[in-house]
Amino acid sequence: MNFIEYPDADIMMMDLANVLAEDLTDALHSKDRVTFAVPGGTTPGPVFDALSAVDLPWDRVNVMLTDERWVPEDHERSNTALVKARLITNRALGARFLPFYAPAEQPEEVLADVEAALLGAMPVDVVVLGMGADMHTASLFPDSDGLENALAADAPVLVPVRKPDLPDVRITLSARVLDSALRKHVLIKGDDKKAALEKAHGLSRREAPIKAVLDGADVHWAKE
Ligand SMILES: O=C1O[C@H](COP(=O)(O)O)[C@@H](O)[C@H](O)[C@H]1O
Repeated sequence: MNFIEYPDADIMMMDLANVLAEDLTDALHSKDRVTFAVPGGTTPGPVFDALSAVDLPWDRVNVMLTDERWVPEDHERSNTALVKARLITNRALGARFLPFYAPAEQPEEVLADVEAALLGAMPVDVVVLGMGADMHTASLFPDSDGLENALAADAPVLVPVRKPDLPDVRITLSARVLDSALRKHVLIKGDDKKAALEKAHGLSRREAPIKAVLDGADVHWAKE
């Protein structure tokens, strides 16, 4: 893991957008289409804004989330809504979005079809991950139902995850898929997340799922 500290979050977001543009450009030199996986949540919006303004051959880029809440796109907690509003817009409008959510009460009802639509977009070339202060990344939550399956060496591409204190069922790329991305970036902000990352080093992947993706990752951090 390579820890990069920035003077402030604005600089971090701009710098990371530039790095991602370079990573995507590099990947596009050797492949017709590349796959870019991005987090939802409250942190990555400014990176999406900056990256969507970059002139890239976006029509050759697949965009998918690292994880999604099992809610339709017009729901306030939809990660898809964030990505469509802030990343797949402006110059990036031509990127192809690969959804994890499909209309069904529970993910298991449609999982096989959703996963089949992703297989041609594997492996992930470039991934950005977030992390919560509880050391979860994507929707790999400590003590969640589904975590064991999501951490397995032979895990499927997508795994449903449930936890009593989460308002929605989650669907997440498995640790195997996230960790095997060619370029990995973790984007975090604040002292609480820095402390959580330090704590994670002494814990197991079950206790601190972020550990499952840290090998070879660049961790981008700003205090505020
Ligand atoms: O639930 C989620 O949380 C993480 C971290 O989100 P943040 O709001 O603390 O930045 C995020 O990376 C993940 O995609 C999201 O679904």
